[in-house]
Amino acid sequence: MASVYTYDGSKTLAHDLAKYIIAQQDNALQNGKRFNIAVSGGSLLKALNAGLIQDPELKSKVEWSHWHVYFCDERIVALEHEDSNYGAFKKQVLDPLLEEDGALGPTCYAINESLVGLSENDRIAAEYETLLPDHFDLILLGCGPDGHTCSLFPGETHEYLLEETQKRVAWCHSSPKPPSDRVTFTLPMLESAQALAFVAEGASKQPILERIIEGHDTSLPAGLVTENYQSAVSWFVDEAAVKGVSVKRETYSSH
Ligand SMILES: O=C1O[C@H](COP(=O)(O)O)[C@@H](O)[C@H](O)[C@H]1O
Repeated sequence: MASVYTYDGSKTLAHDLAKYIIAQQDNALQNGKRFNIAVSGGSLLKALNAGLIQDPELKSKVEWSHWHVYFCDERIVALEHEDSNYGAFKKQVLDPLLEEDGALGPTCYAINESLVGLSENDRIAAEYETLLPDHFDLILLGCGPDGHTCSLFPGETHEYLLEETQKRVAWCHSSPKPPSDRVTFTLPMLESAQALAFVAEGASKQPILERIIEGHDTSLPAGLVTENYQSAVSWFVDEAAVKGVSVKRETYSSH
């Protein structure tokens, strides 16, 4: 069963999320020299900034120079574009790290920007796949109010993404949330992860979390991932996102 950790506010959530990430990092570095992590875009990145960059107790425990950072999904736009997930990660994590004295940053793997705008979207996905490790130590996920995760969207139009069994990265076209063209991890990539953690905050996520956490709704991509990978999955949510949802209230620290 997936674990659901619930918090009163963003700060405590970000703190425990960072503790959880550092535990996965330490675990990976006990067995090797690198920590393979994939991150999503969206609201997750603020929590990473608060927990890994700003938190005075935890920031020194992050071994950035051993981190290899990949993107669970990416919008097919220039990396400097305001919609780029890499760009958003740079703003919330890489740029603030540059301000730290002597800090060595992570190694990041972005899409091949030179192919953006050339109708080479399948190639962008295929090239990105060649960069990926065999497995991830941790994949950090978001969940849209429609139940999408990565750029795996619910509904018939995007079923081809959930049905993909060979490609680990695929081109998502006609995304219902702009921009329209994206690349995304598929289920074969997600299933290789040692651990997967979702972050969802705010009342706008409540109806979908009710369907996922209480209703075990596998028609929603985030629900499917939760049900498929069970004990490898953790959810970090705030009270507003699970108001009225029948779920045992626990925190990661108390686990
Ligand atoms: O479009 C996207 O949305 C999801 C969810 O974002 P959120 O802001 O609602 O948390 C995100 O996980 C994904 O990476 C992004 O491309």
